[in-house]
Amino acid sequence: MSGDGAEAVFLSAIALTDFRNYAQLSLKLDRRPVVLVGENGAGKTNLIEAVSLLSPGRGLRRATYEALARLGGTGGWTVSAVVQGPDGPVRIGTGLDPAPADGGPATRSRRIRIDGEEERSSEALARHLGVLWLTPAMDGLFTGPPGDRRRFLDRLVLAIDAGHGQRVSAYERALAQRNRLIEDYNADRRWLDAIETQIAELGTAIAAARRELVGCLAELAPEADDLFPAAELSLEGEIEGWVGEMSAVAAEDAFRARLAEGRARDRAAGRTLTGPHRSDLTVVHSAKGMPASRASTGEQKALLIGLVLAHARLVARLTRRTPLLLMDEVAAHLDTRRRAGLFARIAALGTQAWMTGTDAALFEAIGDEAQHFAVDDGRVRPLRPA
Ligand SMILES: Nc1ncnc2c1ncn2[C@@H]1O[C@H](COP(=O)(O)OP(=O)(O)OP(=O)(O)O)[C@@H](O)[C@H]1O
Repeated sequence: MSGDGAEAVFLSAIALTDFRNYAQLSLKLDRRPVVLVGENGAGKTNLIEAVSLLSPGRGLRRATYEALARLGGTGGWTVSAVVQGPDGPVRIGTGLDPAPADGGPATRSRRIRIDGEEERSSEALARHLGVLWLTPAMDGLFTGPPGDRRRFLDRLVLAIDAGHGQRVSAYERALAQRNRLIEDYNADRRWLDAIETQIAELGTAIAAARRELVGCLAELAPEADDLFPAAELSLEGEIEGWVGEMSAVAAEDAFRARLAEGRARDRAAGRTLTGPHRSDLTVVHSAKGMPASRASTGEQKALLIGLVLAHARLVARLTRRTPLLLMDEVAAHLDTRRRAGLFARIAALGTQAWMTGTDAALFEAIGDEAQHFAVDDGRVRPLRPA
């Protein structure tokens, strides 16, 4: 059990075929954090990307499923793992079938298997495993475009509400349909009304789920210190504001009315100007009362780590299971004190954190509290006895 009363969930085995630079990999693991050390291009990120695909969505690089297939392979790939948790061992897997010889359809969907049974949706994976991550690509989160922060936020929501991903995709599809319809002066008004009703329903649900997540994170007893300072989050968005002020039904009605009255304006703009697809997440360094976007590079990294650790605690508390935490090249950016602090936080969470780095010395301080592996050209071997 972790400090948050969650049961430990971890991978006891993982196997890959034809995934990125791995022709074949089969790895046995125990419950401890996993350290992957290797040179640039060895396959460290590829391996944690494989782990990230054991959750709903497109994984930590948001790659297309075709791009994951090993060059020179069959065009297909598989990732499977044994999850140990309160339900006992569960074998979960995902993959893409080999490309058909005739070229076949351009986009193929990935398969999901749980204990040998085919599942229709990747949401099923979330019943057994939660996977969170922090990658170098997220370094510019506070200064980058709002779209990146929305995606980050929606990923945080997805970890506690598996239906959120489908909701966001359906909303985006409906928006694209509305944008096409408002351009067409001959479009059927009833059809447009129906699409806007759908947008209002989905958009209000998205805004409410985001608001709830931000509220839950704020309620967590602060565990922040000078190593990983606390971040204050707030949502900037009309619909997110409404769901805080009125009932969901009233917010939905207000959103639908706003869409209907905004048709001419949106036609002129060529896009829908109201809705949670326009919201932003504001992050403030609590102790300094300073917007995260104005913090130093190191401060931003520490804030982001603090945020991801707080989220991991929240997921553990709400799902009663520890999520896996994938941290790509995190240790390299931290000074010795912060690195030790990170390892201590991971130990307190009781999570099987996967950490990568190019230098084994970065992981000296975690010692035998982790299992260490060397990654070299798509091969992985244990670095020290368990
Ligand atoms: N579909 C693919 N087929 C074969 N090789 C691939 C495929 N996709 C990526 N690679 C290769 O996999 C290698 C390892 O990439 P990865 O990102 O895992 O490296 P890394 O160990 O994390 O390195 P770094 O320390 O530089 O981040 C790269 O050389 C990349 O070109």
